[in-house]
Amino acid sequence: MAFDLRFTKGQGTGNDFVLFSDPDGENPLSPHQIAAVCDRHFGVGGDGVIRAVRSDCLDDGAAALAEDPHATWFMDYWNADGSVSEMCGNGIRVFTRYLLDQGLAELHPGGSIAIGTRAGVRRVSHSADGFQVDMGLWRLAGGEPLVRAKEVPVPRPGLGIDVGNPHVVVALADDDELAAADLAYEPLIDPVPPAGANVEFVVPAEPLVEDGVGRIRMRVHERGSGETLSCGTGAVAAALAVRYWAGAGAPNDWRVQVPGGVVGVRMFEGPDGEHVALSGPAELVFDGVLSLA
Ligand SMILES: N[C@@H](CCC[C@H](N)C(=O)O)C(=O)O
Repeated sequence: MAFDLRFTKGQGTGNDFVLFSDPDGENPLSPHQIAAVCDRHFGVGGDGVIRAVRSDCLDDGAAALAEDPHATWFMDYWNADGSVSEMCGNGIRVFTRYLLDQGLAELHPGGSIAIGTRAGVRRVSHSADGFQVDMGLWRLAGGEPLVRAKEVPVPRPGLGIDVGNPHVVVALADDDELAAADLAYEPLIDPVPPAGANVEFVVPAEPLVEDGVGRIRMRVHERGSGETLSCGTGAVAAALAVRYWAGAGAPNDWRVQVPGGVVGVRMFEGPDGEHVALSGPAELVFDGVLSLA
């Protein structure tokens, strides 16, 4: 039976999402429906779908509430192919703007909001410069898998980084190599990570550091969505990888240029170890109704 899906289209540096609200968690979409919504020819089109659900209506949400009772909303994130992901760095900024715009939530005193995700609770704040997300702790995923990408001459070693979701970051020689990589094809990772990975290809700017800020360019092939114009968690992983490769003295502030714009990444000491923050724009583009089978 067909039903009407009321949605809002949003984007952050060109990473685009279809958002809808299901406060009581009664109307989840199937993976097939999500793929249909994200289809750019037959659906709305998007890199992912984000469902706004009250945390107390989901098992994953209960874990978020146990971590922080203020995390009353849960970001239920799905990739364009209908697979689930733990976290989305651009999506959570757009999700926050959506909650505020719909009057579903308000910023807490101090100007921030706690959001439940499958990777744990993330705190988002808003200022004149856009939205900032404390992405929490990060870790090296271990190993240096080899990555083969179409039109990149030889396999390159990657660095596995987990920022709540899995990433493999690969350094390329220069902008020509970055432009030539054909990311319409999924890069092959050897050994294959157990849950797959988003793959970021990075090139340092010349000079790498300007006014204390590290600068890199990046393209990404997202797990479950293909090449996208931006990936927030990917930008965080890329900045962490380049800082790791650069060694002692490398900065903690980074500017990551992606095909869809620029995001900022900052590493800082938190109460439980080093955290990393992501900043960037978040826009709502249009509202609509889609009839779904
Ligand atoms: N575009 C997102 C990441 C979305 C999830 C990713 N494709 C995955 O499967 O982990 C971002 O901005 O972080």
